Amino acid sequence: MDNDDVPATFASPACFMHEVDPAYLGLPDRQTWTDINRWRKNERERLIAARLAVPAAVRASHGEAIAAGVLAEIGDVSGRILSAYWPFRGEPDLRPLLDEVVRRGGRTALPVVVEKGRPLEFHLWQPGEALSRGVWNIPIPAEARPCLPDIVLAPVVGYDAACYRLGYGGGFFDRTLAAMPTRPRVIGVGYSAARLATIYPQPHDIAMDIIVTEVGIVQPAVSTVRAFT
Ligand SMILES: Nc1nc2c(c(=O)[nH]1)N(C=O)[C@@H](CNc1ccc(C(=O)N[C@@H](CCC(=O)O)C(=O)O)cc1)CN2
Ligand SMILES: Nc1ncnc2c1ncn2[C@@H]1O[C@H](COP(=O)(O)OP(=O)(O)OP(=O)(O)O)[C@@H](O)[C@H]1O
Repeated sequence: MDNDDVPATFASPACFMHEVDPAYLGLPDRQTWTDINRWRKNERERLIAARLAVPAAVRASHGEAIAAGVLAEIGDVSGRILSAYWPFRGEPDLRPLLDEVVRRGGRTALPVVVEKGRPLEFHLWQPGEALSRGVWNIPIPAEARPCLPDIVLAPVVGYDAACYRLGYGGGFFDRTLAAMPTRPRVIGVGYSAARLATIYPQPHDIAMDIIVTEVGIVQPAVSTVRAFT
């Protein structure tokens, strides 16, 4: 059938939300976002300083507990790819976990900053293989073998009960998860002291599936359905 002479219609009505006072929608306005970004910057600095002030031996034992928690969560990793990270600024050191994943028949990868403002890439790497220096001098695999991990460990600077993550402010993980063809399982990892009441999630923020700390697992609250009366 030829529909050329049928007047064009939109699939859905045009959205006028941008004309509505943000306060009416319960959304923060521009000034509030500016305040939130300033607050986030302060919180990042406070939380990084606080974890660096914790004795290295305590951080190391927390790292072991977090690694054990992650291993229990991921279950059978054989044939799967787990992306971890090269720790800096007091992040939990989960490098021994990579050995264990390889021992169990899994493959491991590290995140690579290709360019600021662009999604990360994940390159296969396992302990013992050569590294080189990437952007901000972060160690990255010397040989570039890009992959799509099944599980991504995302180190948190801060986190909240809804499993939103505060990182270093580059927006890398959010951009990367938004761009991936299939969403991996995303596990935030950090110290329990990094908990915040809320990170004031912005529209681009993507919640982690769970957060593993040295004291246990944080899961977004399970929603309950109230029966009709
Ligand atoms: N260990 C580890 N590796 C990782 C991450 C991570 O969170 N931890 N990333 C997770 O994303 C990516 C790197 N993300 C980073 C984001 C910002 C800065 C940083 O130093 N930013 C500057 C400000 C830069 C700017 O404003 O342009 C700073 O904080 O001084 C460093 C790493 C990939 N590798
Ligand atoms: N999907 C996206 N598309 C475009 N810009 C994005 C996206 N995600 C985040 N950004 C931008 O990145 C900036 C930093 O975001 P945010 O404060 O959430 O970083 P972060 O999660 O703490 O950082 P990181 O993941 O690098 O550790 C923000 O200005 C945001 O607008």
